[in-house]
Amino acid sequence: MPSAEQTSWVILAGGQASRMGGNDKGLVELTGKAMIEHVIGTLSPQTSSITINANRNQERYSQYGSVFGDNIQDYPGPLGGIHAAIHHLDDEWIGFVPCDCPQLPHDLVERMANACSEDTDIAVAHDGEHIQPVVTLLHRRILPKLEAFLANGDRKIILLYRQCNMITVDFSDQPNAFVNLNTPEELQQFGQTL
Ligand SMILES: Nc1nc2c(ncn2[C@@H]2O[C@H](COP(=O)(O)OP(=O)(O)OP(=O)(O)O)[C@@H](O)[C@H]2O)c(=O)[nH]1
Ligand SMILES: [Mg+2]
Repeated sequence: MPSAEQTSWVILAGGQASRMGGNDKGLVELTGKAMIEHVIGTLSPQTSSITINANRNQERYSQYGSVFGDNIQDYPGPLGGIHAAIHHLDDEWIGFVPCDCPQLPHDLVERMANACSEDTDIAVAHDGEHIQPVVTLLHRRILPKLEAFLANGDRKIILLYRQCNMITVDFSDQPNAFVNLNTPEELQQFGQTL
């Protein structure tokens, strides 16, 4: 099982946010706070090791923690952030959450870590209906497979996961924890429920 000392968590904020009109999703405001602050608020009581993956507005993100960008250009998708994280961090295990999920589980880190055994490559959250491929805890040993996958021009995260020893972690008791705000309308509607 991954220990806290061997694990870092990364907030993925490196996407293009085209559905949000190109506004950096981690920095758009939800109830007067940047969206990433909601994510940090949930994650920081659970782990002392949080870094931020962002490709734009790195200076603004740096007020929330240490920031690193992708090393593959042209926005290859979340795998670009995962790839950069494995290169940037030396932890054995690295967890990921997206910057646009403002009410993640308060027991995410513990439940993801408890689910992993020595031979797990990737643990992925499951909300009872769908897997949540960017809410994941993975072992850095996937790097060669990830690099071969990207070099082949593949981008679809779940296809890589299927090549690895993947487990799913059941969060069906908290299906709303994975609410994902991709558009200004979703942001506004969700804000009204808070
Ligand atoms: N580092 C990195 N992260 C990405 C990339 N594309 C998406 N992500 C992250 O992956 C998570 C899920 O991304 P989406 O919400 O599907 O995509 P997005 O690019 O942010 O937004 P859209 O352009 O509207 O699809 C978010 O946390 C994004 O920040 C990328 O090319 N590089
Ligand atoms: Mg999204």
